[in-house]
Amino acid sequence: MVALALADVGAAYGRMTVLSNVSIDDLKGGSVTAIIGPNAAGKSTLFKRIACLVKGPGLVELSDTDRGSRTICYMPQDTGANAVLTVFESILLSAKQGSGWRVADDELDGIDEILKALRIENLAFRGLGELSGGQRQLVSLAQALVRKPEVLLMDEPTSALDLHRQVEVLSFIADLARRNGMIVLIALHDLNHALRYCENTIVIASGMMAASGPTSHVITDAMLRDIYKINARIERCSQGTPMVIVDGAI
Ligand SMILES: Nc1ncnc2c1ncn2[C@@H]1O[C@H](COP(=O)(O)OP(=O)(O)OP(=O)(O)O)[C@@H](O)[C@H]1O
Repeated sequence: MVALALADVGAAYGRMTVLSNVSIDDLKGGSVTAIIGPNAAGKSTLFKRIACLVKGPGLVELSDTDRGSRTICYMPQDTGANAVLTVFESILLSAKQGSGWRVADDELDGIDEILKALRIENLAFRGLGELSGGQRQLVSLAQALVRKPEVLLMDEPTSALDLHRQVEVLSFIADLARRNGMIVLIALHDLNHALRYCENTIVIASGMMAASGPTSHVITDAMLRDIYKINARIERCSQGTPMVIVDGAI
């Protein structure tokens, strides 16, 4: 099963260092980890560094992978819409990235399955340019999943989705990770989603790793005060799920 470890990873844009000394012990296939932290902390940059889209010091180590670095798929926060392509074509193009152009029947079936699983099969032949923000985000998720990555880096994948879709997509991804032995890292601003769907959480603040570990140990009143500058409590709801109750900004 694939495993991912980071050793003293950093990243820079030109001469400006925006991320330093991020170290993570083996993340194992089947695990879902939240990456949280304030705006501009370096969460997207960490993903780009893991996906080799920006340079920096340190080591990103993948072990027991079937496909080497090609197994890492980064789903960015902003997805540019190429208005010329239909939804189906864009997903097919993503599936064929880095491989030959011959399309097998089972690949077409795979696209159908993903469209159905995300309940967007009705969009298959719509142009990307005609979609709503939420629809575009679901298509971008389909483009990532069709590549069957062993490591999936998702940058705020539910930011444009309604509440029903957020819950549906995050449950689906968590389930898929477990079934397929995929490592999933999700950058999230909604900490209740981290508490509900992610067994581990990493906090990035001012370009450094401020905390990491089991989500319930990391998302605490003290962390919310120190990192997010809010007074808040973690309380269990009547069904036992921990939730962030915000009292106000400090
Ligand atoms: N292409 C770039 N060139 C120069 N600086 C950049 C670039 N992309 C990001 N930065 C800077 O790097 C820092 C970290 O940005 P990053 O996008 O990683 O933050 P983030 O934690 O994902 O933020 P958010 O929660 O707001 O999405 C910020 O100061 C940002 O301005």
